[in-house]
Amino acid sequence: MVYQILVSDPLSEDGIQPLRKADGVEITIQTALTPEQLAEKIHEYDALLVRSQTQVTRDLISKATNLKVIGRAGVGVDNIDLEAATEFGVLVVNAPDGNTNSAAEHTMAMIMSLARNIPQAFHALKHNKWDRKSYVGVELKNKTLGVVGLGRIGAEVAFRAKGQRMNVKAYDPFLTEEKAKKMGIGYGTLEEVLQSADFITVHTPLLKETKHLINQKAFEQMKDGVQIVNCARGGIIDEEALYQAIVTKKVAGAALDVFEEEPITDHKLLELPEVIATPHLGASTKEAQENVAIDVSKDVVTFLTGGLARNPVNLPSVPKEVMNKIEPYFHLSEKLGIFLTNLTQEAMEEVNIYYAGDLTDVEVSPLTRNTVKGLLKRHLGDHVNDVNATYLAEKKGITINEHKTSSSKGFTNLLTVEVRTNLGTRSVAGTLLNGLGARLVKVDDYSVDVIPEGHMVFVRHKDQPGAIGRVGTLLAKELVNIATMQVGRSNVGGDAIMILTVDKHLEKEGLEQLKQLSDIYGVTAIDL
Ligand SMILES: NC(=O)c1ccc[n+]([C@@H]2O[C@H](COP(=O)([O-])OP(=O)(O)OC[C@H]3O[C@@H](n4cnc5c(N)ncnc54)[C@H](O)[C@@H]3O)[C@@H](O)[C@H]2O)c1
Ligand SMILES: O=C(O)[C@H](O)COP(=O)(O)O
Repeated sequence: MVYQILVSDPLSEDGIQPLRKADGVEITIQTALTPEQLAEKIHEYDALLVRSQTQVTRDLISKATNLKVIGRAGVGVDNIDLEAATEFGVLVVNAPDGNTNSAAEHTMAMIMSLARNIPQAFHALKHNKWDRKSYVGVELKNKTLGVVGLGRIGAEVAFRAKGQRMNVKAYDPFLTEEKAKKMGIGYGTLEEVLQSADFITVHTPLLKETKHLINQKAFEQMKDGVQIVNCARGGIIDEEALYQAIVTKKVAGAALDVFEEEPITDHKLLELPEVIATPHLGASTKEAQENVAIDVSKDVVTFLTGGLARNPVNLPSVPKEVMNKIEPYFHLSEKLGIFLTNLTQEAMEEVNIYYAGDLTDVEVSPLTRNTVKGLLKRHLGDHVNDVNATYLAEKKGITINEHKTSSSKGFTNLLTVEVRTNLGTRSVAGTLLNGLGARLVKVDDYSVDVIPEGHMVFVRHKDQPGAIGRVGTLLAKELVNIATMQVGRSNVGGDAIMILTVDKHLEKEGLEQLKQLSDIYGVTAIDL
């Protein structure tokens, strides 16, 4: 299998070497496609690599019938419809660390340029004007820098601003007073930061909650003559409110690397002498571009070849040590899901997954997703994967509950999956036996010992002499060879089950004949 990868934005050639060197992948670089051209050819690709230009819309994703992963060589994923990607089972990975340094340096360059009017003075000089009076600046020393969003870049900017002897005061919903103290910076609410800063720099992602975070009301709270920097995302600052704040002299200057609409060349903010700007250059350094392209290329290849991506955006990331512990259970968890879905004829309302023994002290959400994938696959096919399994279940109104329990019934580890429908509850449990692999150990209330593999026939019957023989004879007549058989009963003469593993899939006709045998209540063919 050769995976086809399309690179639709300019990526560092050195950075995509992991892709070039990987076996089984073929890269196409086409960075000048129109949205229509991209939509036309996207079905040919297994992976798409982008920066911030390519708009990965729901419409595009819906046409990407072979797409498995979208790699964003950078941080911001606001150009990718994450909900659509999740719904269509497409993993999104990004490169969150590779451009932090460059973005922080660019922010500092903007702050310094603002303080000393460097772009304006340079522009005048280029136009033959030796003007020293108009460009008197301010020092950064002892000024307060308000940092809104103290993540990777915000924290690097804070660190550098301290080097300029600025006082830093930050607001971030995850920032505590203690953490701020450790970093040697001040801590405040958004309002307090806005009220006390001489320079304000924003470093949040663009989200519903951060759209126009810096709006007219926010400008009103600021000091007169404040200077504003946005090297994060256009839209965090309300551009119209910023324009008004500058023309009314509330804001003395603004440095913008990003805009609500990009690319943009004729914007009324750009006409103001107080505004300096760059065309989204925060991450545009040789180093950052190489870093992000390497990170995202590695993740895309790892994921395509069955590994676990380091920087998933629409899946929680799982630390390697945790993954090492839970990886052996993946096979079992999916098989339990597939087995149980075959026993469940009615619509699932609730799924309870119980983890016991060794599984109680590790993060198990990847196993939960894998089990749910197994449960949904029978009706939704291969379209279900680890990315969209729980999303699709929720969309179908199925509640998924994860439980850790001390009741491991004597097994060192036990995974029990229970499905509730309007007719009652069905359940199946499995364990991983040291050196022997996975086993089904319980189906409903019956204890069994079955390898969850291959073709199976599950029979519910009355515990009567001859019932087992009649099933065996009929299967022999259908030329279906029985490999193993497990029986269980509630009490003598009561309800009983048989789980047969057989050498080939039992066809519908044979299944119907089995159902007609006396003392048989139900028969299900299960292919694991
Ligand atoms: N100009 C560029 O070329 C360039 C380069 C890299 C990153 N970026 C952008 O910079 C931004 C920050 O990137 P990062 O890597 O530091 O991200 P990050 O996720 O490390 O940090 C973002 C921080 O914002 C905080 N936050 C979220 N909502 C907030 C709110 N309402 N108020 C205050 N803080 C809030 C989060 O808690 C988090 O700590 C992103 O928008 C990213 O896309 C731009
Ligand atoms: O979010 C980011 O990583 C930056 O905005 C960089 O965007 P770019 O890859 O288009 O330069």
